[in-house]
Order: sequence, then structure tokens, then C-alpha cells
Amino acid sequence: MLEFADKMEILTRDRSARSALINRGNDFLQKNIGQGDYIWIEPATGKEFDVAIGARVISAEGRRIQVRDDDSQEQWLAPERRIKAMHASSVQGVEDMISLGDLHEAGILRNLLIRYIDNLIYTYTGSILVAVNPYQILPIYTAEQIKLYKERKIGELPPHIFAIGDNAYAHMKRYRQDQCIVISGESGAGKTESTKLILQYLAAISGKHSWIEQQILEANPILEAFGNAKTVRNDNSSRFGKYIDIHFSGNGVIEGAKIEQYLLEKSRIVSQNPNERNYHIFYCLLAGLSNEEKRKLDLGNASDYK
Ligand SMILES: Nc1ncnc2c1ncn2[C@@H]1O[C@H](COP(=O)(O)OP(=O)(O)OP(=O)(O)O)[C@@H](O)[C@H]1O
Repeated sequence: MLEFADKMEILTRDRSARSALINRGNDFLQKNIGQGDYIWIEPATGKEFDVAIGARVISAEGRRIQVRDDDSQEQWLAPERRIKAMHASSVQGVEDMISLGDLHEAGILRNLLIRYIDNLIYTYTGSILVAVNPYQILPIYTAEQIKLYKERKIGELPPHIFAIGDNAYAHMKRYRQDQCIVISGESGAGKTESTKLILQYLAAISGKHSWIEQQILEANPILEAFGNAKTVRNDNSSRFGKYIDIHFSGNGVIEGAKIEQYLLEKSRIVSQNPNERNYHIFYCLLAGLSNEEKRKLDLGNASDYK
């Protein structure tokens, strides 16, 4: 019945007919819903960024339904409140969101949320990895994990950043073609950490170990000292774009790397927004100089500066 109403919703151009169909679907669902069922509650207001929220039915008496929603709020739903049945795949969550039955924004957000609650921060959408910042050290980046993901296809094991690194490495070796991993997200999302994890993975699996891999990894703290700063969104925010080129020999051993930087936020050197800081290097400098050296350079303590 509901499925039928959903399809008709797409087919019909007549607004009143469409609304009547949706109401009939809503009535049907309200009458047939039972305790323990999962539903979507459509937003009450039509604001731009509102999305449906998932909820579990606690009790249902006729058209009166009591639910606990994904924000742990308990409420009785007004009979006119729009609800939809939740697809079984959205109830437990899936590792690859391509297989979600409810493939809409609310479905994607709920899937990420219920996995995140279980500390499962990685989820696929096909060959794309979605990472949710855990803001805690999870025991998922050990040497054992690196070994586990080596030479395994995407989807064989739970979603992981190492699987993305391995996939690129395997494709490069098999097809002898350059590979590119694009890491994007808002400030504080975890791009820098993800980049470091991929570098760490590639350094570990690319065979013979030499000082080059170590050098690539150790270049990061220096780059971050000069190009990262504390912002209100991230204590270690990269204030420049980075393109890292890693060069491999014919048999897949790391031979070198080139790091290009773009658009450093130079204005930060002379002015910072409230509760933000200058580049880390200035504080490192002050911490490292002796009192005598600071006096000669007419410098004070870190706390004297913004
Ligand atoms: N996988 C992770 N495990 C643990 N902590 C993480 C992880 N990813 C990110 N973090 C935490 O979140 C903080 C911010 O992440 P990161 O600096 O990588 O964000 P970003 O997307 O590069 O931000 P910006 O665009 O501001 O540079 C890190 O300093 C770290 O504390």
C-alpha cells in the first residue's frame, strides 16, 4: 500500500490527488503499526535543512503512536503527523550504503549515526569511503590491521581507510596506472588524519623498508608546524591545501615523494580571530629558545601573544 502510494507520488502531477494518496498511506500505516516497529517521522516544519528522523514505536493504540526517536526523545505523535515505514536495511545499518532500502538523506544520516554509536566510523558508498571523526583513539590502526587489509578487495572486510589505500596500491600494480585518492570534508572532519593513515599504510605494505618512507612520514610534523594552527573548529587545522605525489618503482617500492602546497592563509600571521592562534611554529620557537636568546630577539613568552 505504502509502496504504491510512493510510486503514485512520483507519477501524479495533480497535487490534491497526490496529497490524498499520501494521507491514505499514512492512515494505513498508523492503523497497522505495532510496538517495536521502526518508522520515519517526517519533519513538522518545511525548513530547508529539515530531514526525517528514525524512531522505534514504543506503543500504538489505534492512530495514537508513542515513539522513541534517534535523538532518544520520547513523544506521542499527532494523528496528522506524516510517518513512513522504515526499510529493514535502515534498522540495523549496512556497511555499504548502496544497499540501503531507504536511499535518502535521512537514511544515510541514520546509517552513519547507528554505526558511529558502535564506534564503526567507516562506511562505504560503493567505492567511496565515508569517515566520521571519532575524536578518540580507536584500536583500529595497528600493525595487525595493516596485515589484515593487505591484498584484500574492498567489501571483503569491514569498511576501513586501509582498504582504500590497499585498493589504490593494488590497482597501480595491476594496471600500471597512476592512482589518486581525494580526501575532502569540512574543517575538523579528519582529512589530515586520514591522509597520514593512508601514508602510514602505503609505507608499511610497499615492501622493502627504507629511510624514504620514514622521511615522508616525518615531513608532516614540519609542514604542520608552519601551515597548521588552532582555529575554533580544529586545534590542528591545516591552513593550506596539500597535494602529495608518491613515486613507486616498477615493483611497487616507494622511491620518493613530492608535496605541493597551495593557498597558505598568510593573513593569519598578522591577525587571528578570537580564540584562534597563529601558526604552531611561533609557539614552538618561543618554547625552544632560551631566555637569553628571547631577550636578544626581543621576544616574550607564548602567553604574551594572541
Ligand atoms: N581517525 C581518527 N581517529 C582519531 N581522531 C581523529 C581521527 N580523525 C580525526 N581525528 C581528530 O580530529 C582532529 C581534526 O582532524 P583533522 O585535523 O584531520 O581535520 P581536517 O579535516 O584536516 O581539518 P582542517 O580542514 O581544519 O585541517 C584531529 O586532530 C584528531 O584529534
